[in-house]
Parts: sequence; structure tokens; C-alpha cells
Amino acid sequence: MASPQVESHAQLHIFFLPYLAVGKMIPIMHMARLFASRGVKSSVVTTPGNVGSFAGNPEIDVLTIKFPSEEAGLPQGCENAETLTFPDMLPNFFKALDLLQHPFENLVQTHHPNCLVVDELFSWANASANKFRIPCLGFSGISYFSQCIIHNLLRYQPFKGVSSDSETFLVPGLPDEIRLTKSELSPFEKREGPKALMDLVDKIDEAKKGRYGIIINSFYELEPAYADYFGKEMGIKHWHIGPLSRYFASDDNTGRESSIDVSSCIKWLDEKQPESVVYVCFGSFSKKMRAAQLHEIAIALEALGQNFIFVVKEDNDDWVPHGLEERVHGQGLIIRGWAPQNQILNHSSVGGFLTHCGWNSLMEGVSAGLPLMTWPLLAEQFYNEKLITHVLKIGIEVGAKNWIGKEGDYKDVAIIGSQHILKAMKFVMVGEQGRDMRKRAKEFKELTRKAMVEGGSSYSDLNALIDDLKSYNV
Ligand SMILES: O=c1ccn([C@@H]2O[C@H](COP(=O)(O)OP(=O)(O)O[C@H]3O[C@H](CO)[C@@H](O)[C@H](O)[C@H]3O)[C@@H](O)[C@H]2O)c(=O)[nH]1
Repeated sequence: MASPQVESHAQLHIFFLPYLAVGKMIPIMHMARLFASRGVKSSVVTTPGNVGSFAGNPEIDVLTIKFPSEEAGLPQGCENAETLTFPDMLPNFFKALDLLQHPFENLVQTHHPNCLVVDELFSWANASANKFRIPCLGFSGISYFSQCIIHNLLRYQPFKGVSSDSETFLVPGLPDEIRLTKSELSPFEKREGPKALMDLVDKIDEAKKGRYGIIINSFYELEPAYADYFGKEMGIKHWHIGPLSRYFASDDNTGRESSIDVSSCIKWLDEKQPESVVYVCFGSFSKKMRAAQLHEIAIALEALGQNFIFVVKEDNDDWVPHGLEERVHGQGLIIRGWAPQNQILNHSSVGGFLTHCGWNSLMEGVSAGLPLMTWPLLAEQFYNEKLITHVLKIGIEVGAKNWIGKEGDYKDVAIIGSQHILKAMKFVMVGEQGRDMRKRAKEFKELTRKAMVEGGSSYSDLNALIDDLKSYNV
């Protein structure tokens, strides 16, 4: 017999439209599954080349629209942001995203969803929703904290007049004293870049105001001051329903290529002592790390003398220190390709996480109660780092100082030496100094659990959102 909850929400049908990049598709996939578990009909709309990212989840429908590579002047097969060279192909990619509007609306006309949940980059989706008289909710996939920072950077432009890239300046108006340097800012916030991209930033900002509301992959207790600030300062309706990946931590299967299968990886972890493994992964940006940098990380991992899992996306092994894999046999695991990150982070043998501060990775690490070593690379990751190290104090900076995406030239960024990496790893994994941080990080595991169970902040916000959408559709 169906549960009463399932019956009561059965009439709601949501179309989810994710941006075509793994860090955006994963949380939307989790969100679609979460809504489906509450009896909502969930359909993800994507392009044929990205269907694989949603496969294996029978509770959601996946509908496709053709990706207009040719019309947008993109090479065939370039259907995902990870296949782009930044930033030269980006304007064409966004042109292709704009061209998706017409086929998307054809699908809406055929399938009659009564709500849209779209990535913030689809600024045209408000117009589509208006055409069909249904609400359009936005999703950016990032924290309240970073959205508040971005909002105030665009509003006050506090970096103007700061002469050097390394000089710190205050981001005004925030609940905490947050300082940044120009080298940590995205070109979008600095407004340095091709006009087409700056216009896009304006369009996204404008579209945000026209959304029915915004869904946030976070939970209230993690960033209460910023959730409140977001609501009051930006005046946008919002619901926090995260951490989305936590709902599916044990059966996350993205079907991506890897040098190890999930069960072998878990078996390897089962043989290790509690909290003895340091996990190192740079998300979908691992492939942007230069061989010389991976080499320094490997030296630090060996010197630490703890167990480790190091995830790399390199095609060759130029970076591997001579004889490393023989020396660390049994103690260290190098995963080439895609790691089952969610399962790894939630294994009791893992004691710390060195991360690039992508918001999904941070939510996964925080909800697993892990202390963090932060190594942001680009996007809003430097802002996320400040939340972890300055506000929550559950992580320590490795010392990355520059956005690696600068004019597409990653060579600009200095290599961080193994001694700096080792210092952060020791602090987090074994050092007496890191004891309080480890304790604080553990408390977030329980806070997350409480937010997600009946009566908790995320659980209640999800219910409130579903009720709101149902009443919209009455
Ligand atoms: O080997 C891997 C590598 C990654 N992941 C998963 O892939 C996702 C990666 O997401 P995230 O950590 O957010 O990294 P990015 O893909 O870099 O995320 C993009 O999207 C995020 C959410 O909008 C932003 O916070 C980032 O700055 C932006 O780079 C996470 O769920 C990971 O668990 C794996 O499962 N295995």
C-alpha cells in the first residue's frame, strides 16, 4: 500500500533542468530522487550526452533534448562544461544553452509538469514558466555564504581601488568579518572578462529576482546567519533542503570510469584503523592539477606516514614519485578516474579530507563529520574556504592563493611545496593542535542528521516547499 505522504503529493510533477557539468548534475539528480521519495513525479531534462549521469535511478524519468553543438559553433561531442577549454569556448556553450529553450518548451507542452526547477544559468526559464503559468524555482548549487559574498561583491565592489592582487580587503555588510584578496575572486565578480560573459552574469542576477524562489543545498544550522541574511538582504523566497547527497550516501552510483570498483574500495577501507585515512580529491577539477603539483602532494602523503586515498584524473603517471606505489603498498590507494567519494567519506576509517572546496564535496565532508584541508582552485571555492576555516573553524588552509582559471592559463599558479601540504595534513590528521578542530567537525555530523530527520530544519523546509507548490497548483 502506498504511504499517505506519497498519495498526498502524487499530483505534483517537477521538471528538473541541470546545468551540464558534473558538480551541478549530481545535486540535481539527488534532488529529483529526494522529491520522488516524497511521491512527486520527478523528470530530469538533459541532453543525450549527459543521460549517463542520471542512469540507474528508476524512481526518476530522464527526458532528452538535442544539444545544438553545430548551431552554437561547438565541436561535436562537446556537451558538457568539463569538455570546454576555459574561457574561449564558454560563450558558445552558453549560446547552446540558450538554444535549448525551444525544445525544452516543447517537452513542457507534451508532458505538462506543474513546476520547473532549473539551474541558475538558464535565465530564459522564467519566461518559459510564465508561458505555461507554472512556478520556476532556481538552483545554483552553492552555499548561502558564497551567495551572500557574491551579492555584496557585485553590490559594493570593495576590490576597486585595491592595488595589489594579494592585499586583503573586507567584504562589507556580512555577519562576519570576511576578508578576500583580488587573486581569490572570480573574474565574474571582478567583472573582468569578455562582454558576453559579463552580460551573462547580469542576466543570471536578474533572473534570480524573477524566480518563484531558490532551493539551497545546505541546512540551516550550518550557516544560520547567512541563511537569514540571504532572505532579508536579497528578499528572495528560499528553501534549504540539504545536504542532498547525504540522503543517498550509500547507493550513489554515477557509473563513471574508475580504476577500482566500489566494493574493492570499501574492502580496502574496512581493513584500516578508524580515522586513519586521509582522502584527497579535487572533484571534477582534478584533471586541472599539473603533474608537478600532484608530485608534491604524493611526496607529502608518503611523508605523513598515514593511510591515504589519492584521486587523480591524469592520463599518464609522469607525476608519480619513483617507486612510490611499491613503498606505500597497502597503506596508500591511488584511484585513477572516478572515486566513490560519498561512500568513502562516510567510512569510519576516513579521518580527514583534502578538498578543492566545491560545495558538494564540502557538504559531503561536513555531513560526514570530517576535518578539512582546503585547497580552492576556482569558481566560488575561495569563498567556501572562508566559511570552513574562518566561520566554522573545521578546516585549515593548505595555502592556495590564486584562481587557476585566470585567462585559461593554469601555468600562472605557483606550485605548493610538499612541506606546506604536509603541515596542513599533520595538523588535521595527527597533531595535538588539531584536536579541537576534529571535535568541532564531528559535531556537524550530528547536526546534519538532526536537520534531515522528521521535524529537522531541512526536512521541514522540504515539506513546506512541497506544500507551497501544491497550493500554487490548486
Ligand atoms: O572522483 C570523484 C570526484 C567527484 N565526485 C563527486 O562529484 C561531485 C563534485 O562536486 P563538487 O565537489 O561541488 O565539485 P565541482 O564539480 O568542482 O563543482 C562545481 O559545482 C559546485 C556546486 O555548484 C561548485 O561549488 C564548484 O565550485 C564547481 O566547481 C561531488 O558530489 C563528489 O562526491 C565523486 O564522486 N568522485
